[in-house]
Amino acid sequence: MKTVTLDIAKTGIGIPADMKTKAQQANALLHSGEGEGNDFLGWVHLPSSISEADLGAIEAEAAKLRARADAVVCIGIGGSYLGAKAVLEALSDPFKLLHKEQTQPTVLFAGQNISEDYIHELLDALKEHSFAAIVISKSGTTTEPAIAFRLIKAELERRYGKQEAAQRIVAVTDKARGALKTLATQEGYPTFVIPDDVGGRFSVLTPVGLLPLAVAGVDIRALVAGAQEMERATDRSVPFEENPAAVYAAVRNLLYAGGKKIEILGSYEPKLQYINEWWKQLYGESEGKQGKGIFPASVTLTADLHSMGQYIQEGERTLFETIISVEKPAREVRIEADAENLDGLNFLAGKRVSEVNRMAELGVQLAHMDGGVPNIRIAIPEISARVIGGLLYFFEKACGISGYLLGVNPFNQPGVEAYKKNMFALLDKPGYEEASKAIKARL
Ligand SMILES: O=P(O)(O)OC[C@H]1O[C@H](O)[C@H](O)[C@@H](O)[C@@H]1O
Repeated sequence: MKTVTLDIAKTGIGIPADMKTKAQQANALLHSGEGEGNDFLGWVHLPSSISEADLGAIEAEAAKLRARADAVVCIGIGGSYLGAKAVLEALSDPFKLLHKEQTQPTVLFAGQNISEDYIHELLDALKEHSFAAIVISKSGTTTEPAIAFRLIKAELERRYGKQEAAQRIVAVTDKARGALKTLATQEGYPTFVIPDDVGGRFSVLTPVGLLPLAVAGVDIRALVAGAQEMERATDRSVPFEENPAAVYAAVRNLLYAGGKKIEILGSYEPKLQYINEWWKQLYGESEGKQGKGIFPASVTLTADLHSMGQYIQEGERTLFETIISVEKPAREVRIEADAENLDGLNFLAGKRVSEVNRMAELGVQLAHMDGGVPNIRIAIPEISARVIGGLLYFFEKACGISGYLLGVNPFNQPGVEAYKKNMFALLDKPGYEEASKAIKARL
């Protein structure tokens, strides 16, 4: 069963031979390591290089946390947050917490904002549960997770004492650099390493994503297996037409060159909403530089048809749409007949809810196409760990190819430093004295 099937028929784009060649060359560059940003290509062969020992170590640590805690707080931001969050949402029952009996620990997130209310309410709720924490930061110096970790670490130490707290904290960070590594070594926290050559937004299949997911009870072996299949399916030896990552990268670059500056990723399954968020970081940080790049936006359907639908149908014609289309729902619900039929819905009686969802999807696709919004469909057979693993790697590979086609280094993010410098200057961080004076004068 293929995890991803790409359909570009509704884009109105034919891919010229020279674009096919360029996409193949871009893919080859990712494999040869001769392109820009080549010190960050560890993700290319990451799925196939995950060993039994790696998975075993992650599962063993996850089992320890699961035994100790019924809530586990994952602290991280950006690439150290979105992958785990995306997969967890995709594979979870959204109403899990309403069930009286909880069979898996609840995985929560912190450090992805600097909201005082958020952290207060989280710490408050944790008072009623035994808890543990996974602190994740590749650089080990990111402000948001560092603040959250300081507060959560203090709470754990108050609750359990320093020694037991050190058994309830796991660090995922660089092998040698950064404040988090120093802290983890000093406090004796179990630690997992984020490889040097895997950037944050490409790190979901390292312990960054796998450890929280294993804690939540996700089948990380199936996730990795799906990614391994996709690694093979998008290898540089695969002909262009058969490589969905190359085709997706090529078609979105052709659309961009034709004035479609905004790509809206959407799905008719609300569970995939955070896949959109993960994808936005992946593509936004990889391509948005040197005054170039498709702006990655997202919608959740059909909800957003009732808010953004008007704009997509008739607003500025700079959009194209990519829909992750799920072929088979995991559950079955049929619409019932109603004797009075006051709502006029008896024409749907006996149909599955998913049939209505499918017709909405097909109807919208044609309406948007007619309205000048080209449509790419990424069909996945179902929402399962294996399929999601394939989807993640598909997007990563396509992103690398796409960035090279666009002519940027897809593996850096120099632009994110600008706000940090201002923030530190405003907060009077030592070393920022001159900048502090200058920036305060501008307020
Ligand atoms: O994992 P960390 O080093 O804490 O980084 C977390 C995130 O923050 C940074 O500002 C980068 O823009 C992201 O690419 C990164 O994923």
